[in-house]
Amino acid sequence: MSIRTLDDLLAEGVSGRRVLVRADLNVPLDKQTGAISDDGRIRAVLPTLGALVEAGAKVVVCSHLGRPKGAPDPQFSLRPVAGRLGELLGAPVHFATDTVGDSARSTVADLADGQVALLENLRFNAGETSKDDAERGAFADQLAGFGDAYVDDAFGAVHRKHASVYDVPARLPHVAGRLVLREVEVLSRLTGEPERPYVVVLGGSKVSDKLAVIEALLPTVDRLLIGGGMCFTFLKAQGLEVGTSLLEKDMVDTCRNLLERSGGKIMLPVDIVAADAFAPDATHDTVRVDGIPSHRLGLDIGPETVAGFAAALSQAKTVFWNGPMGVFEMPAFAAGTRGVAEAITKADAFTVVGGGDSAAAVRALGLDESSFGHISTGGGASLEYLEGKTLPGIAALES
Ligand SMILES: Nc1ncnc2c1ncn2[C@@H]1O[C@H](COP(=O)(O)OP(=O)(O)O)[C@@H](O)[C@H]1O
Ligand SMILES: O=C(OP(=O)(O)O)[C@H](O)COP(=O)(O)O
Repeated sequence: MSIRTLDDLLAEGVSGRRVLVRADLNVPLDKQTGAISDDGRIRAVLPTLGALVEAGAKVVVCSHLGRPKGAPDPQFSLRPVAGRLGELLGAPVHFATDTVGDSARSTVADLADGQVALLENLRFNAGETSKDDAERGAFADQLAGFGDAYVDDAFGAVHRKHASVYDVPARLPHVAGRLVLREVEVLSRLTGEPERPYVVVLGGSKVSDKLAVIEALLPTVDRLLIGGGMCFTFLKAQGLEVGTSLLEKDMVDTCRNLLERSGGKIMLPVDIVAADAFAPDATHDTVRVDGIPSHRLGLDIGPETVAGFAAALSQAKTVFWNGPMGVFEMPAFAAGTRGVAEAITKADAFTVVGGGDSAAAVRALGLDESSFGHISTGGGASLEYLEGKTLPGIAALES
């Protein structure tokens, strides 16, 4: 990989230069209060931002948060993130209330050397995620106008062909930040010859994103343990009823096909915690997978499943885990994620956790982060990297 790095840029000297940094500050927010519930992704970019501040750059940070639909949406404002970033950096972060408008222009123009600005959510602009090259390009032109150089430190978004990730580096001298480099370095250990057995654990809620990944990973892995929201599409493919659980109907046939071709590598839950509502205080019971009541939804894997997954993990020499096993944010449905996470920490293996929510789960459950080999900030990004796909954000840095 011939990618220029932050150190190359620092060696050229950045004092007084405007450096546009794409970060992934897509942090989980508390559904009730809107407060940041885990600041891991903000902390993860501090090494890059700190180095630029110290070198006297005018640092312009941009990021997405959530999935707003190309227009401003207050619930996805990055303002709280600017506050937290300022606390962690120990200096105020100047917040622009738009991304490329008047506020952004004046905020960037007023920056002194060594100061940091954060632009409002990139996805408040349709150009950021547009499939139309010209529309994305026009937005990228505006963004690129805020920098003399570009640093990509948004590992969690390198799999997105979005303006800030893919098109801006074509317009500015570009380098990889410290986080992107470290992530690629660690994950490349899993794409070469991973020590076997190699066990991958998948869960979470971004079902269709991850089903595609399973296809690519099947030949490489020894076991694939599936829990979380995605297991119900597989259970349905086995002919079971899943009540009102998360279900990707269009993917049932794909799952059936995957199961048929998996050579027994795929392990699915045998029991499920089924609740009468998606709520912390919902009435719930553990049921067998062939007994999920029609009016209930599965919000966690059951204890027998945890025991089976733990047994498979105890044999592993390499483990990659993406996606919580249940709705761990609600204590009643956190046991599956906790059980699997603890089993991973006990395995005598090189262990990697990937994904914003999976990393947040590790911290929320009070698990010792140092008992994992690596905690990646990107879920989809790390999965696509493991698939061996060319990631748009990485390709853009190489060119
Ligand atoms: N059975 C389930 N039903 C609905 N949502 C679930 C279920 N299991 C897990 N989740 C949710 O999945 C979310 C994380 O999914 P995802 O974004 O795919 O993970 P990551 O960010 O680690 O890649 C969590 O907020 C969790 O509550
Ligand atoms: O949270 C993210 O991905 P992840 O949930 O796969 O870790 C990244 O910020 C990318 O967000 P996106 O999946 O809305 O493009």
